[in-house]
Amino acid sequence: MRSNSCIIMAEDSDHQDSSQLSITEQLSSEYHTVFKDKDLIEPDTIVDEDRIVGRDEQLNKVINIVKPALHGDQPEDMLLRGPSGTGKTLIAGTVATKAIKIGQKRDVKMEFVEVNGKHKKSEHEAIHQITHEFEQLLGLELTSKTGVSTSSRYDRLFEIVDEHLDIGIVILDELDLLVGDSRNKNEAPAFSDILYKLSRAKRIGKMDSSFTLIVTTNSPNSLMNGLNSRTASTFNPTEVAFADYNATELREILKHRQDAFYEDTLVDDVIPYTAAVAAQGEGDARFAIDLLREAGNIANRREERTVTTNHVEEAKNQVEKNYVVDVIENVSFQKQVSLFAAAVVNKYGQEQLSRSEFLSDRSAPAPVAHTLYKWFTDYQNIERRSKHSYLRWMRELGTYEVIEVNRKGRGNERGVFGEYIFHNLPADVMVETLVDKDDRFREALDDEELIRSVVRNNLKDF
Ligand SMILES: Nc1ncnc2c1ncn2[C@@H]1O[C@H](COP(=O)(O)OP(=O)(O)OP(=O)(O)O)[C@@H](O)[C@H]1O
Repeated sequence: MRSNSCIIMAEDSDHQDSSQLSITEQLSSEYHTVFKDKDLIEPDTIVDEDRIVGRDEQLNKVINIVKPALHGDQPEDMLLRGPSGTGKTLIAGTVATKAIKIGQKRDVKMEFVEVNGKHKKSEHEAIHQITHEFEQLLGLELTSKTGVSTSSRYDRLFEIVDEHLDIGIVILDELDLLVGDSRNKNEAPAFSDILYKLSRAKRIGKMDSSFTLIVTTNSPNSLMNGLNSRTASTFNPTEVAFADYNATELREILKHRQDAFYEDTLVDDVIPYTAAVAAQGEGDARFAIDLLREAGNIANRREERTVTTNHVEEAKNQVEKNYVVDVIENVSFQKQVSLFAAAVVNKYGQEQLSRSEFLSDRSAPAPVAHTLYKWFTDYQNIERRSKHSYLRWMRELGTYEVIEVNRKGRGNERGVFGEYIFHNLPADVMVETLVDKDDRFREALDDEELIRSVVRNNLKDF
C-alpha cells in the first residue's frame, strides 16, 4: 500500500505558484488526494459483509425472514423501523444481495430493487421506477413512463415478476414520505395504495411468483396510522427495530472504512472526533460517514496532505446544509411553495424583522408567510390548498429540521403567533435552491420590487 496522500506528478511544470501557471499547466500539475478508495464512503455504496459493524440481532431477524424464499416458500413482509442512518437499508440490501447469489446456485430466481419514498412524488412514479429497475436488471425492453395509466404500470410489474422471477424483493425506503400531492383529508396517502396493491397481488394469487416487501421508515407511527383499513388488513409486516448508534459504535463503523483514505492521512484523533460529533447529534452513521468524506474533500481542495479535526469541524456545517437542501429538493411542490413563501418573507423583510420587538432577522411570522403563500399561488395560478394544509406542511418541514417552528407572544398579552425560524440554512439560500429547481419560483422573483413590497406591506400590517 502506498503511504500518505497520492501525488500524481506534473508533466512539464516547475512553477510553484499556481496563480502564475497557464490553464494547461495547472490542469497537468501535481494532483493530491487523500482518498485511496472514495467509493467506500460514498452515500449509496452497499459495503461488504465484513464492514458491517454490530447489528447482529437485526441481521439474524432479516436473514430468517428472507430464508424461506430459498426453499420455495413465501417470505413475510418486513417493516424495518428506526432513526435515520441506523443501517436499515444496508441490512436489507446486504441480505437481499446474498440471497440472490445463493438463489442463483439453487435455481431460485430472485432480484431486488429499491425505491426511496423521499425521491418520488407519486404512486405512478414509484411504481414506474420499480418496474423500470426490474426491466433493467432482467435485460428487458424498457417501457415508457408516460402515456400509460398507473394500473397498467402495476400490470406490467406483475407480468415481469411472474414471467421472469420466483421472488421479487422490493425495498421501499422511507416510504412514509411518499404521500403524493393530490391528498385531501379523506384520501389515504400514496404509500397506502402502493402497499395495498403490492401486498394484495400476492394474496389473491394474481401471480404464481411473488413479492416480498421490505419497508423502511423513521416514522413507523406516521406510516401505520396513514394506512387505510383495507391496506391495514392486507399489509401485516414483521417489525425489526433499529436504535441510534453511540459514539463507540460509530467509531467502529468509521474504522471499518478508514481504508477509503491513504495510510497516515487521517490524523490520530479524527475518527474518534468525527464519531463524537455524530453521536452528539442523532447517532446517525450516514452523518458520521458524510462528515468524514466532506472533511477529506476540504483537505483535498486546500491541497493539504492530512485530514484533521479542524476539517471535520468545518465539514459539519456543509453536511448539515446539504441535508436540508436535499430535503427541500425532494419534498412535494406544494411543500416547496409553502417554504418559498416563508423564505421570501425572511429574505425581503430583513429591515422590518430586525427592527421589530418580537420578531427576529432569522424568522418569518406564520400568518405573513401564509399570506405570501396565497399571493404566490394567485400570481402563478397554482392550486391553493387550505390554511390547515399550509400549517401542517410547515410543521412537517419542522420535523425534517428544515426550519424550526415556534409559538411566540407579541408581549403585553397581545396574543401568540406561529413563527418559522431559519436555523440550519439561511432563507436566501433556500430561495436560491427553489429558484434553481422550478422556473415558477424564478418568475416570481423577476419583479423583485413587487415581491419586496408585498412582503413589506404585510409585515407592516402584522
Ligand atoms: N452497522 C453498520 N455498519 C457499517 N456501516 C453502517 C452501519 N449502519 C449504517 N452504516 C452506513 O451508514 C449509512 C447509512 O445507513 P443506511 O442507509 O442503511 O441507514 P437507514 O437506517 O436506511 O437510514 P434512512 O432511514 O435515512 O434511510 C450507509 O452508508 C451505511 O453503509
